[in-house]
Amino acid sequence: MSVHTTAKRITVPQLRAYKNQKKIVSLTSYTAPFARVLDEYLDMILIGDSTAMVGYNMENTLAITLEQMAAHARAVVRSTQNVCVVVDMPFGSYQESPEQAFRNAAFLLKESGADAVKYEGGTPLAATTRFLVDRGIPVLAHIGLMPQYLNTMGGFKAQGMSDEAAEIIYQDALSQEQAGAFAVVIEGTAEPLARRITQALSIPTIGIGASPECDGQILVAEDIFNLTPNRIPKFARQFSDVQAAIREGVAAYATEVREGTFPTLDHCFGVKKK
Ligand SMILES: Nc1nc(=O)c2c([nH]1)NC[C@@H]1CN(c3ccc(C(=O)N[C@@H](CCC(=O)O)C(=O)O)cc3)CN21
Ligand SMILES: CC(C)C(=O)C(=O)O
Ligand SMILES: [Mg+2]
Repeated sequence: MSVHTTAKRITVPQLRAYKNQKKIVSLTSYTAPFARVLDEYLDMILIGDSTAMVGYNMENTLAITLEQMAAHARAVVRSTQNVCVVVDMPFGSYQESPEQAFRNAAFLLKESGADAVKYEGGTPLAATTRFLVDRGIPVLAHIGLMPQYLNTMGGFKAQGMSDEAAEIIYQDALSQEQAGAFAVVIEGTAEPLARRITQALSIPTIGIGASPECDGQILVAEDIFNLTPNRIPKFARQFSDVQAAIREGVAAYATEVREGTFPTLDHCFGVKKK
């Protein structure tokens, strides 16, 4: 059953006001069929650059383009009416300068109608966040495990495990809040660190492999439906088996076509009724 009573999209300021009030429930979605269903249950949908891996079977997230992200975001916006829609900025589309980030964020929002952008980076990207927010583009920050930095981080590894590393990530969170981010995604960090950040910030934290104490949670939708091409991360859990449902349907279809029991004349045109 839908948690939404009226069909009015949750705004960025409304999401921000969830802090200490209610949990932000969020998943990724890249296409219309998923987005249409998820829209009835969630507060926020992210068009994640993880679609590179989950939707295109790429090795990592680096190669997905701005145009691809815009097209996926447009499909999700067209298919939803309740959720706040946030779109990931792909690798190389924002790191160069605040001006580059603004130009590409504006492109994404204009092409798609999404509500906000997200990108990976803490203190080094704080000036970019201030630049965008001052010019009308809401920013969801993303700190901790940042998949676009895998070549400098040496892979998808949990972050903030030492006191020194934790302190840097804690500062990343404060910097992004100070710069005007409306919320911050904390991915793949030591749990006590995510808890401490959540307590320190006045904006919501949205955890993925972070802490149950975060103000919200996000996962890759395919991971919870058993539709991921590869192994799901430790922090995900399978909540239903959509792959099994698809197998059942496709097996039945294949059998009936091979046996000639589908289609029947009921599915054909120009057949004289008896
Ligand atoms: N299907 C999918 N789900 C995700 O959550 C996801 C993606 N893909 N692709 C983009 C990023 C990459 N993410 C990942 C992917 C793998 C691990 C992983 O395997 N982590 C190890 C522990 C790493 C360590 O600390 O050594 C694990 O056991 O889960 C973590 C985050 C999260 N994002
Ligand atoms: C998992 C979330 C936080 C993400 O950035 C993505 O899916 O790309
Ligand atoms: Mg992402």
